[in-house]
Amino acid sequence: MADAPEGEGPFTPPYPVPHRSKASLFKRFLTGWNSWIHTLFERSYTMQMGEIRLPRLDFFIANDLSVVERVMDDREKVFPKHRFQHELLDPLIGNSVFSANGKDWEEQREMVNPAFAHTNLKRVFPAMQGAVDDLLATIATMDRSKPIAVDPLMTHVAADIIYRTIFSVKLDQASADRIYHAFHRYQKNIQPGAMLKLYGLPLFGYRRRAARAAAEIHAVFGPIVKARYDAWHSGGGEAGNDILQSLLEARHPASGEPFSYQAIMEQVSTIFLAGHETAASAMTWALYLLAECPHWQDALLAEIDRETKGEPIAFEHLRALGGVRNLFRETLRLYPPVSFLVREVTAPTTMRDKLLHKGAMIVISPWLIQRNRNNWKCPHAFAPERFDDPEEAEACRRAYMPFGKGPRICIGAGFAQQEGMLILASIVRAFRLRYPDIPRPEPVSRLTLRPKSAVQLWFEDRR
Ligand code: HEM
Repeated sequence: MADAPEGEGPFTPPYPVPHRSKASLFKRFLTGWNSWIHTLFERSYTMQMGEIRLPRLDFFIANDLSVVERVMDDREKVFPKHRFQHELLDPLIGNSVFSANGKDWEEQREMVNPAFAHTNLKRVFPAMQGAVDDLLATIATMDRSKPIAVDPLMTHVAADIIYRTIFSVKLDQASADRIYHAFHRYQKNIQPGAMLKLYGLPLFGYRRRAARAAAEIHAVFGPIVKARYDAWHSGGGEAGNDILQSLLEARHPASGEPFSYQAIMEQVSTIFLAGHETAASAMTWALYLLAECPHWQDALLAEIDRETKGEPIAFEHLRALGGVRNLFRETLRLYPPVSFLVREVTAPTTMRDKLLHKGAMIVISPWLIQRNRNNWKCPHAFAPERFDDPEEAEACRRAYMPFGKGPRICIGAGFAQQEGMLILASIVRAFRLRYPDIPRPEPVSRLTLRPKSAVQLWFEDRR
């Protein structure tokens, strides 16, 4: 769709240069402290199945696509989500649909499903549009004589969209800032806390600090949930038309009981966090990639003008914006916000030539699989057009999993793609983006994959 400038190959955006050989346990511990993708070595990307023995845990990384499919499709439920992931997320989301397993998960999923029917894409489009219009207005009034930090803007708009969809209210700036900073503190503390736990070491207060940050996030929307919960259960509440209303009305499939206040808070926290932190990460990276590739901005602008004929971007236009969709997909391939998925072995099993004992951890990493040269052509290059290339169709089908795979695939994938496309198309139409003359952003992987420090971009008016 967009040709690179003459004499230049496709752009290769930043990623941590892998170590030549496997580092010592001590070195891995130090580098993994803040970002696990920094512990990778060259062979990590192409090996079929890796094995790391930690003092307290056998740890396997599966890259072989047939093993990946076996683990992720898991119809027999022998590879549930690992308790380590539960540890990472527990203070934030408790035992919700994201972290529960087995029958408990099935029942929760049944109760939460109607809430996701509210994310019926056409119905939520106006809420998304309202939040995006506010975003454009905010950027237009910012001091643009210097580059603008993109991450907080994307966090705000993604959080605002999910807020409007869950609660039918707009997210104010003070609450957005509180969430952004608290979530940053949460990630900073929970990652080392989890590493220490993995190595069987004392926790040095990391977990306590993470729990405090989680409590701060809950305090932002706790009062809204409490008021609606009390009103609904005392018979005085008016039925809303949002996700919270579906959760209030949900009934347990066996007992017929409604969710308790605590359980609703856990589901709301899950939907809110799963639904905005990931999307914000994706949009931040997408804008960075665009800023480095002006020819892509030109190509997308031509596509948007052709399809919308200058009208506001509508739900009906999105289907025809193939270039914008490919940009979104390629961003998620290069920078999958959820860079690893963790499963637990519940019965001894053999995979390839390895015997996995009960309790072992299996990691499936979209980051590794989507950057494996045996799956993709020029895997580290930014090439959105690959999604239209018949030679890469097999990779797109089998080696592309930013939303996971199998029964536990992301429930919000369509929602995320719609908001991502709307935001990106709206920004490309309004502004020309440029990357300043500063070092490139460095990806770090904590709970989500984020730039180490906020991405700064020039936003120049198009008109
Ligand atoms: C770019 C944005 C997003 C990405 C990359 C993403 C990624 C993922 C991934 C990888 C999983 C599966 C985790 C695993 O198998 O261990 C997942 C699950 C989930 N996601 Fe998303 N997600 C995104 C947006 C959203 C949105 C917008 C929502 C809600 C509106 C959402 C809600 C959920 C929920 C509730 C689950 C748990 C599903 C279950 O286990 O039954 N996500 N997501």
